[in-house]
Amino acid sequence: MKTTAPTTVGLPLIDAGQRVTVRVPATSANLGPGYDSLGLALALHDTLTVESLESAELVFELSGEGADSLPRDASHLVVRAMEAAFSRLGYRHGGLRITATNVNPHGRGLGSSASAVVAAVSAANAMVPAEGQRGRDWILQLTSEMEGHPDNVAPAIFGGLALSWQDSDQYRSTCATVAGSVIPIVAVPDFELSTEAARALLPASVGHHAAAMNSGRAALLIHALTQKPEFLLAGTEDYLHQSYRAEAMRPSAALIRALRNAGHAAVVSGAGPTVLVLANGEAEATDVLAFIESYTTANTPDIGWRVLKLAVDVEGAKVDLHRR
Ligand SMILES: Nc1ncnc2c1ncn2[C@@H]1O[C@H](COP(=O)(O)OP(=O)(O)O)[C@@H](O)[C@H]1O
Ligand SMILES: N[C@@H](CCOP(=O)(O)O)C(=O)O
Repeated sequence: MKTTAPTTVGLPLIDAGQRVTVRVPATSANLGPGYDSLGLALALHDTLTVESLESAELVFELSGEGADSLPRDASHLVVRAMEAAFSRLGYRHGGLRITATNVNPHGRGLGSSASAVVAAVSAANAMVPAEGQRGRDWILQLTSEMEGHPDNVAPAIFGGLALSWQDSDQYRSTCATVAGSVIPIVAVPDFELSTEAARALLPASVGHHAAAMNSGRAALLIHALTQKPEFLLAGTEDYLHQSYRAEAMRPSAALIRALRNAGHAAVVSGAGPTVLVLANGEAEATDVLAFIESYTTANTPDIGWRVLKLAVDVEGAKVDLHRR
């Protein structure tokens, strides 16, 4: 499908005939107590290819997740993010061909919107002349502003375990190395919950006791993820968001409770409703897969769950540029 692309009159045009491919990981944010600050990149990748056109058109070739429902016009998230990036870099495009192969499920808490904006901003940045291109910290800043929080975009950009924070209006992030025995497993239910709706369920403030308890667990979680995975169950206890959101994802909340009662470090992935389990080693991963299978068969027969044993992505967004 083709529609006419809007233009930003006055800014120099990027060269037509460029083609950029960005491969970007899914991400799981929060990891329990790391609300809006911790995120893990997962080896589940969307691929976006963008070509700059001579003609003022937007051309879409979408496949996989969202192919039947995403808009094919200037309101598409990739186009909006690219236009914001071009404009901040001081350029505009003539027209674009967007080819997206999406694997990351939408509205499930695996950072699909963050992956889309990271891919889009990375592609735009690669298409402007070399002297105008910016580094990954600039991409972090713009994409965090777009998402409103840095915890998904940071691991999508840098890979691995990202620890992010905000200094006034500046977003920052640093990476830690995840212990080799940690295996992320996700159980993705067949219903969606938008991040916006899940954020609206949170209270405006929490008590000092909850904040103090959460600080302790967030500190422990970093130690558990990087050096002492035997503390993952204790380190993934959250006091800031999961209980407030449980009503919007009852089957996920019940599965998390059952997994934790059985000793597994289960949390809400991002804003949900996907369940993330951080297993310590292959033997626990096998137990977790069997537990989820038998629990969901017995307790949530009407819900379809896609269960994936994944790896940590350590590369982050990978950008390839081909100039004509
Ligand atoms: N690859 C994509 N291309 C275009 N839009 C996308 C893409 N991925 C996600 N989106 C948009 O973002 C929405 C999901 O974002 P959000 O509610 O934050 O959930 P998630 O946890 O999946 O990021 C989708 O419904 C869609 O509108
Ligand atoms: N910290 C955010 C994370 C949202 O992640 P998503 O994958 O659900 O978009 C939140 O908890 O709202």
